[in-house]
Amino acid sequence: MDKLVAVSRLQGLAAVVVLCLALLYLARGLKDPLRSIPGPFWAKLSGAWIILLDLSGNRSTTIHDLHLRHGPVVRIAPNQLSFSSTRALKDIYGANSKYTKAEIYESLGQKGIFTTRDRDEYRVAKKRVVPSFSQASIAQMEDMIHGHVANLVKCLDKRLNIPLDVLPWFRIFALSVVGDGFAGKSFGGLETEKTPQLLLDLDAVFPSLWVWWMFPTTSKILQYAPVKAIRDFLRAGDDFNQYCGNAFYEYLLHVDPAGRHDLIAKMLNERDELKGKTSDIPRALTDKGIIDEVTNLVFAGTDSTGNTLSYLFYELSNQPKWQLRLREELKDVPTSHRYNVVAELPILEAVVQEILRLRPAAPASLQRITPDTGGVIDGVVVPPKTIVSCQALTIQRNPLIFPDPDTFNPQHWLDVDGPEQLETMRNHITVFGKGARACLGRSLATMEIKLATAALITRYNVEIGGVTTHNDMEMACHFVLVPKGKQCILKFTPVL
Ligand code: HEM
Repeated sequence: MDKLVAVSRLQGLAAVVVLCLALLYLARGLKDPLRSIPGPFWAKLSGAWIILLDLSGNRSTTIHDLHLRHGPVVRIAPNQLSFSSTRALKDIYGANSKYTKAEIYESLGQKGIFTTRDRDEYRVAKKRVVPSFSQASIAQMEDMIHGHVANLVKCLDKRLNIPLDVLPWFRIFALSVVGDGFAGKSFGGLETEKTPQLLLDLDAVFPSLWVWWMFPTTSKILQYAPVKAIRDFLRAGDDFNQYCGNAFYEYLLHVDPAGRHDLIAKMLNERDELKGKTSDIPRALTDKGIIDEVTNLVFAGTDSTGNTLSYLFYELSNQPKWQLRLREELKDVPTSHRYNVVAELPILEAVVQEILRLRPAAPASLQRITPDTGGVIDGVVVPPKTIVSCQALTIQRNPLIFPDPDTFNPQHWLDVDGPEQLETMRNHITVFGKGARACLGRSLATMEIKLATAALITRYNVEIGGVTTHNDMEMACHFVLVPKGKQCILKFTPVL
């Protein structure tokens, strides 16, 4: 009898607790300024929903489905909104926007141009880094890129007519370019035909940064955990930084920066000039500051370009007619493939634009924080400190702008009805971001992709090389777009 009374008391207590929680939720909901924005129930309730999506790699595709279902604004966490209109793009990322990069960027690697959030600090960093991305500087990299393309061709020539995982080869190619361009060395993978350790470690950097991103405080504590595997995992970002540090010290030993124009030489020269005038050298110009900047650039320019090339050749394998059209276009182009000629080829341009549209290397929400005064985005009143974003995956698949938006169809870019339509289409391309914080490496990446594509497609036919390839190439999003199967098995055969 006593037991029965105790059980029913417990049940009563539980009912009261549930009722209180429900009332609390209701009261909070009534005060919630974002309550009218559609979104999944769990996203309104807790941030755990979006964290789980992030960890699973399904963030972008799920948010895309939500926009298809609910329209141009959806709620993806208690304080996070995703928008999908070009009006919202302008409001959040446009000139003079007051929305700054969200806190999450500080977890995305060492302090540098990509991760800096503070406006004043960023202005100084940008002034220093931007000249390395000027048209003149990029043009100076052309011969270096041709050299790496030639090395890539040598590697592929030895692997013709067999199923080949092209993902590591395109990643090594991209790494070689940014390594040579910004770290003072290519890291050598194409010459040795072996994946450099740095690239193997980069595989761990993404999941590791992700955990730092999601659980910064826990990660700070766990990086000193007694379990080596946990320590190694959490320090993957630092290890990556260390490779760039080694490259920097090799540069100091072997290269005379005088008269050179690369970023390290420029930063060293700036430091030397300051040394004569002040003892107060800014952090960005210390050895650590320079290494961190180089790390940011190598990180930003490797998987983005490498994975885009893998998706490009995958899509060309699915649609051999575009290989034929490219080859036809390239047949009258001198085999030196100088960029001033290659850059202007319309079919190649259409193929590259289309892959960047359909398989954006950075498909995910580019998160910004709403200023203290709050804001209005695409007509929606947004409270201060709300995290807001647009994602390329959704904006670039707008069916009103790109008919049959989920299909690789370079014709989208060839059937343009005048400059107005082209401008509308370009306004819907956000693969390189928009506004003041848009990608600095855009021209470099485009040059790499075009030169590599021109060289390979004139030499090889490419076809699907494995039974799992289509499944492997499903999209996972870990800030950068990654094939779910972590491989891209194709087959290259010589063009006869
Ligand atoms: C297909 C290749 C690439 C894509 C799709 C891409 C995409 C992007 C995107 C979307 C952003 C903006 C991130 C944001 O607003 O949160 C960005 C920033 C950046 N990217 Fe790229 N990127 C590519 C290649 C490169 C390359 C080759 C470099 C050269 C090192 C590079 C350097 C940078 C830098 C420095 C930033 C930071 C700009 C700033 O905050 O001012 N990217 N990139």
